[in-house]
Amino acid sequence: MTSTPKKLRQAADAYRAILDTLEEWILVVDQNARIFFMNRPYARFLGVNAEEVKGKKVTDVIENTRMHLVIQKGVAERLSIQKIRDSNMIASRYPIIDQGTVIGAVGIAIFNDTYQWKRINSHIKALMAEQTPLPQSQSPHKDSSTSYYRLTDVVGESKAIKELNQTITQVASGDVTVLLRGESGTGKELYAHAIHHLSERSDAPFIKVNCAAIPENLLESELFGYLDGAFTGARKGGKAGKFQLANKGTLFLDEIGELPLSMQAKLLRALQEREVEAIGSHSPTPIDIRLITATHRPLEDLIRSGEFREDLYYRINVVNISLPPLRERPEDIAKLTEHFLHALSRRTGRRAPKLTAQAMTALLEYHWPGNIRELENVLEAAFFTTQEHKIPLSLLPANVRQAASQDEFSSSLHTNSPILSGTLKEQLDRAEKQAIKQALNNAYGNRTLAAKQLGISKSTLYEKLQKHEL
Ligand SMILES: Nc1ncnc2c1ncn2[C@@H]1O[C@H](COP(=O)(O)OP(=O)(O)OP(=O)(O)O)[C@@H](O)[C@H]1O
Repeated sequence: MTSTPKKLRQAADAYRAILDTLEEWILVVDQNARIFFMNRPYARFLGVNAEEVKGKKVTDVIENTRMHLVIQKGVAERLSIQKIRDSNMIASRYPIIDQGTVIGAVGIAIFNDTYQWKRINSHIKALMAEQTPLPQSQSPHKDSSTSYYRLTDVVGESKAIKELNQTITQVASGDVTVLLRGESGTGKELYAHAIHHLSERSDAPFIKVNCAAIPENLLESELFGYLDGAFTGARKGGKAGKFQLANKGTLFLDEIGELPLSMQAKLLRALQEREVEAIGSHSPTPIDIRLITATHRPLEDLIRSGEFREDLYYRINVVNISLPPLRERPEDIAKLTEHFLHALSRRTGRRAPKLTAQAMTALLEYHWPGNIRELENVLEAAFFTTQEHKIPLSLLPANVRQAASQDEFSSSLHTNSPILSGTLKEQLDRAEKQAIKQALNNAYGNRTLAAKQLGISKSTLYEKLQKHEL
């Protein structure tokens, strides 16, 4: 025996090992449509032995196969759906042609089921958004029927945000109903947009309704619309409701906890029946929407106090995602600050300022009850009140400064405090700085008042603010 068969066997083994490593299912048949090769992942899924099926007719082993047809016709079929063991796989099949003759066919299942296809679709969209961010002029374009935020607009590198982004990408496809929970300003709306953008519905409308902002007597017509002449004062020609506007797309009900009980019953009916009835109409219209809701109030408490229906709660609480408050991820504050200051710079054409070390410390120590929106507002106010390229502590609101000074003060009570150490001049300097900060806090940032309280002139106060970088 020469060594060739051994070499061939080794080569065949190597190829088999490679093909068995792939997650995609691979099948090769000969010109008689008998199985020549099946990789192990495919065999595992079918519950057969890859070696034992060799030589069997493909039609006897695989339901709904089209491999024999590809051999007959000699034409490739790309990305077609094949139902197999209750899964819809997406497969491509190619004839193997040798010198003009079909000698077999190779099939590859690109996606093993439609769910996998949808998940990969969301994943690819997220990757593409990273590669091709919206031009600044377009981001965000606040049109009422499109989603203007993407996952790439989320700033933050904390573990909590990374995990959250992963969850969002996973749930985006597949139409699952999502309930976003989190304190005010934590980004619930931003994430609702991101889910829509990553879903298969991204080309259809994204419609937002703030349940807290619409008076109770208008809610029904806002949500379900009305027909011409449905009531006195109704607009001629009628009006489409948000449900109808969101058809084929996503309906985002913000502040769902604020929905009055009477509307909760109607909403539940619409969700259960998958149809809505405009006011004045007697024939319901079918609707096809993906529902995302958000709340900053614990719905469980509202159920206990009789303000929220338990059956509606179960209907909307399919996947529940909690957004972490900003104080639990202070490591994101610096990045968010930089992001907002750059956004302001782009908006105004002015160079983005930086914060002094004290101002940054105050941002890090503050508790942010209004979360990211509050941070955004604080920075915007500071940005527009100075032309300097450094934002000092004194330009931050009193409550934010207070957090920093309280912290500094409490730490000064400890024995190894820097305030009570060093030369007399250094200690006096620090005490002076502390007194000025306190006076500014008491005067809510008003420098004239603070100077008066300290018994010094305004110009002396300015000198000292500069000296202490406040
Ligand atoms: N991770 C983030 N990165 C960048 N910007 C963010 C982030 N999270 C929120 N924002 C911004 O903060 C502001 C508030 O976010 P959003 O409106 O989504 O919060 P919310 O939880 O829906 O608030 P509310 O409950 O008050 O409606 C928006 O301007 C949004 O763009």
